[in-house]
Amino acid sequence: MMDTHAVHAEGVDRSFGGVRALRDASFAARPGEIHALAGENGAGKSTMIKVLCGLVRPDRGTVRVTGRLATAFQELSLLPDLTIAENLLLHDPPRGRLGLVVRRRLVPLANEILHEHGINDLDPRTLTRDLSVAHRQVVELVRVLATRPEVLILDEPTAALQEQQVAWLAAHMRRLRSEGCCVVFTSHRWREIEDLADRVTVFRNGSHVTTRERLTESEAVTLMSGRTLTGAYPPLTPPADPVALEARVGDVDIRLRRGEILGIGGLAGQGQRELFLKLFCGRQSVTVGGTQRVIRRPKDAIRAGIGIAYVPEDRKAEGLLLPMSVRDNLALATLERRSVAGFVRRAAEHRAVRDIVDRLAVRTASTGHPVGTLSGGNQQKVLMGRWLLSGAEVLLLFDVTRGVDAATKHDFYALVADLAAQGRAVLLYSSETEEIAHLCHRVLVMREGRVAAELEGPVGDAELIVAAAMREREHV
Ligand SMILES: Nc1ncnc2c1ncn2[C@@H]1O[C@H](COP(=O)(O)OP(=O)(O)OP(=O)(O)O)[C@@H](O)[C@H]1O
Repeated sequence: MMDTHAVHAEGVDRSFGGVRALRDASFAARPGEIHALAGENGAGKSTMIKVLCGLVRPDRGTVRVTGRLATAFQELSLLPDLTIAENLLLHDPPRGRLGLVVRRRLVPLANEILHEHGINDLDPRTLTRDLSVAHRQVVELVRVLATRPEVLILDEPTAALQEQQVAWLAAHMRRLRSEGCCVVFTSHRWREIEDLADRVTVFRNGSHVTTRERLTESEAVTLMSGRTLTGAYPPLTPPADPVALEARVGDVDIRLRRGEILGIGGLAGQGQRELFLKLFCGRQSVTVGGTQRVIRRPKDAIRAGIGIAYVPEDRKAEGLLLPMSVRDNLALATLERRSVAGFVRRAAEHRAVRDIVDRLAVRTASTGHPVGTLSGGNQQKVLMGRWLLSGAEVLLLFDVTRGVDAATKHDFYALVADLAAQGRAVLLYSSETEEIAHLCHRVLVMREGRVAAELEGPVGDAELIVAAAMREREHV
């Protein structure tokens, strides 16, 4: 029988050192469909994508792709020292009659490409390194879309995007589908999968589990992890009275009680990131547990009992030391506390690290492995794990669940509620407003560096937070 698939992989095995990333894995998608590839962190999605586009050679199995293929990976491939225009046209620059590149045509041509894809707020002469991560991702996607692919494969394309950019990408994916393109993507946000995908394939432990047209989130989580989730968010324990943290950061007053989870909401990029960084290392005066302190650098914050789990916009660029082992990365925040006369107490450290690795189900063959070899989401868990080890009284959690699979997100919610119930104070920001709506006792909605509204929590409905952020916008 003729194979009508645009991409088709069968019986694929692939190991990296001792880790079996794919085992007898299969995947197939048709022309004219949007197909989501779902699975836990480390399930083998990125590896399958790399096998499909020929970047990784399978140890065994067959792979076939029919049509012009374009792919965008989790790691951005733009060259930082080139302009947007140079990056967009790197592989197909405008040439004159003698075949030489005509530089003066680069910018107008890049402008045309950007406009054609609905991007009007980027100057093609800008150096890529000067762009925000979200804009870099947009440029990367435009570059891929502009090749007019027949097969388009996107690995977590929305992880770095802001909400309106997600809608922009979704529109392009639908347009391509209507033109007969086969679109494959991965995401850890079920709402996106539900919204976009005609079919979903679930991977687990490097193998294909099922391919379906209809799947609910809880069915998917069970298929991905073998676990049944009860109730999406944990109940909150009312906070205690003593104030854990008081600070005035720019125009924002923070008063955080022990046991309180205070959400920082609002549209993306309204000063939330700056607020968190100031509290951790920004020449900031804070009162922790009644004692006034000046925070100049992370060390001061850690000493004062403030821990931060901060997931940068580009999670690979900052935050984790990729060549260092999982163990050393986890232990970093507490190195000082666990050292005696300059010697780190290795046994205590090993025990603590093992405990975190188990609790967050970090998939690594050994804690001695470099973090750089872990799947994207597992790297993120290591970032999360650091502050758990730190035992800090005040926890600053910035977008820690981005790129993390659903089951682990639920573990994380329970963990945060648990830590608060034990009296820790938590300041929480998430690019998924849902999480702020359900997980916080109180929410400060930020707009242009100020507090636009304060809502009692749990707010329950993310739309209420978005509405509060927009209402203020109409007033100004
Ligand atoms: N270059 C590599 N070297 C060593 N191990 C690797 C390499 N690439 C992938 N792996 C391992 O293979 C497994 C599958 O990883 P993969 O990146 O395919 O997962 P994923 O499903 O895309 O996860 P995520 O959702 O976290 O991105 C992981 O255990 C990972 O550590």
